[in-house]
Amino acid sequence: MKVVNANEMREIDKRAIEKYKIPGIILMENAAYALLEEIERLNGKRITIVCGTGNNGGDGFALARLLLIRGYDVEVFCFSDPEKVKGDARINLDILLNMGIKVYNDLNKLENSIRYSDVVVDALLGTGLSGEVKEELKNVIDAINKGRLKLSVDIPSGINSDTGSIMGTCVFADITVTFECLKLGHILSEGKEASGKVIVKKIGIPVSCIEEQSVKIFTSDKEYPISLIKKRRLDTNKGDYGKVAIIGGNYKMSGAIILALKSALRSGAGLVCGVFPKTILDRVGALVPEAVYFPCEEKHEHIFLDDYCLNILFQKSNAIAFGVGIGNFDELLHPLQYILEHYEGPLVIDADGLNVLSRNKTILKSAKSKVILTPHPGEMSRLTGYDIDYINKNRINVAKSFAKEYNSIVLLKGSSTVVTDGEFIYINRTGNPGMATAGSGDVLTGVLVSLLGQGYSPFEAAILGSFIHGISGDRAYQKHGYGLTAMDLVDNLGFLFKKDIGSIKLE
Ligand SMILES: NC(=O)C1=CN([C@@H]2O[C@H](COP(=O)(O)OP(=O)(O)OC[C@H]3O[C@@H](n4cnc5c(N)ncnc54)[C@H](O)[C@@H]3O)[C@@H](O)[C@H]2O)[C@@H](O)CC1
Ligand SMILES: [K+]
Repeated sequence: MKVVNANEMREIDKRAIEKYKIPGIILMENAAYALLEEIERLNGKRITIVCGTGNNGGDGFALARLLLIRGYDVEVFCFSDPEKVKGDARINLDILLNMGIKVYNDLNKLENSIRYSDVVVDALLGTGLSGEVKEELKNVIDAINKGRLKLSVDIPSGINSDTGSIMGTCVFADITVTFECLKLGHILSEGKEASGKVIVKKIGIPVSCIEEQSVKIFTSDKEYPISLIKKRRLDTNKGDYGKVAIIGGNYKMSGAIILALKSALRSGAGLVCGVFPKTILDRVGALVPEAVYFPCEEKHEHIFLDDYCLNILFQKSNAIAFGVGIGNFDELLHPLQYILEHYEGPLVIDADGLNVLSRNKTILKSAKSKVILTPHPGEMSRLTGYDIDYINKNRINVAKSFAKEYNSIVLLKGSSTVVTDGEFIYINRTGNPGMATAGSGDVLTGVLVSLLGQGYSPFEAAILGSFIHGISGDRAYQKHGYGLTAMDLVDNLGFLFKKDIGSIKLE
């Protein structure tokens, strides 16, 4: 599903209006019907509607009329001078006034109305918000937030449609009904929480208007990226599903490689090889008997990898992951550089692998094949030199420009993981805060290298991997809540890898 910013949505609306000659008032009427349909599902009779002076408010005025005609008990509020309401919104306001409906602008009355209403409709500010919410609307937003059930029109008032940031204050909606396309603000940053359940409705814009907009950002829907999952033939053997190697582990962090190995197996890899220091062989062997091992010497608390043993590994593996629990040592830069310069298969660099890479990121430029990098904001900060706050506020651009400059796939972790190949951007929406737990990233690495081994392209693997990782987290959450652990994620990874994949229903 495509995700647009406010400007792209304006362009799409404009195309429908100017090129296809669809009057804006028809789009507004359709938007009101789309809202009506959702309100009718909620089984409430008393509805408070708070309108602004732009087209978002216009949607609210039109909705008020449709509800009144159907016998709902509706009270309408607008806290700005009605003279400021122009265009299509003005037409809808005038119709209401002509019907003898009062539009109130009294805050006490609003608070009282909300106290007794079943649903509060927030039609105050939409994609036209600019800058911080003005002081005079802050109390109005506070009042809306006291509502029993809050439905935001298009986007919660106060959320920046392009970044998801709260612009001073915002409505925290239970439901947001948006039109034609998801906006970035629904899925990024604070906007994800403020939007509640987001419902995307058609309002009569021809599909070609959206197609003509070259949108480069997309997210999951009911079919995607599940549709990427390959079906298995009945007549197959383990050789068909990849031979993957995971390089990592030291005696202080044996858990990381254990989790990654188990995850690679649970996400379908045919053969999984653990490459780690000999000192942890007994531990890994006891806990992951299904893997094969390539135990190496240990020097100064980390794995010792010479070019000779790496060459052997290259011949045995069709995908490699480097970094889980390996430790951050200068001496590991050489093996990482050697892998980048000589290994022709796809590669995942994660965790301490990224910290090692930060010592000289230019080695990425000599990579023989595509590399997936999976930084969290702290690791991204070490890689780019930007501070974490800047990265969090500019997740898409930071990830995209790094991926472009280093010809790699960047999977920037966080709520709403961003995956990019330097041109297109996938924003992941699965997962939950319970996944902020030790070992969660090691599980993702195992999934990614497993998918690479099974022949998914690096960009597909990163998209599907982040999606599956989140789904496993959501399933683990249902059982363990925020007490979920990384091993619970591993246990839930197999869910989507099924024969009847098409019949799996996700919310
Ligand atoms: N043809 C279209 O363009 C359609 C637009 N639709 C609706 O129109 C909305 C966009 O309409 P507009 O572009 O008129 O913009 P909005 O209605 O989102 O906001 C503009 C209004 O907000 C005020 N405002 C802006 N920043 C503010 C701030 N920081 N503090 C307080 N007030 C502020 C402006 O003075 C103006 O009155 C969409 O979100 C959607 O709900 C729908 O009716 C469908 C069709
Ligand atoms: K709104």
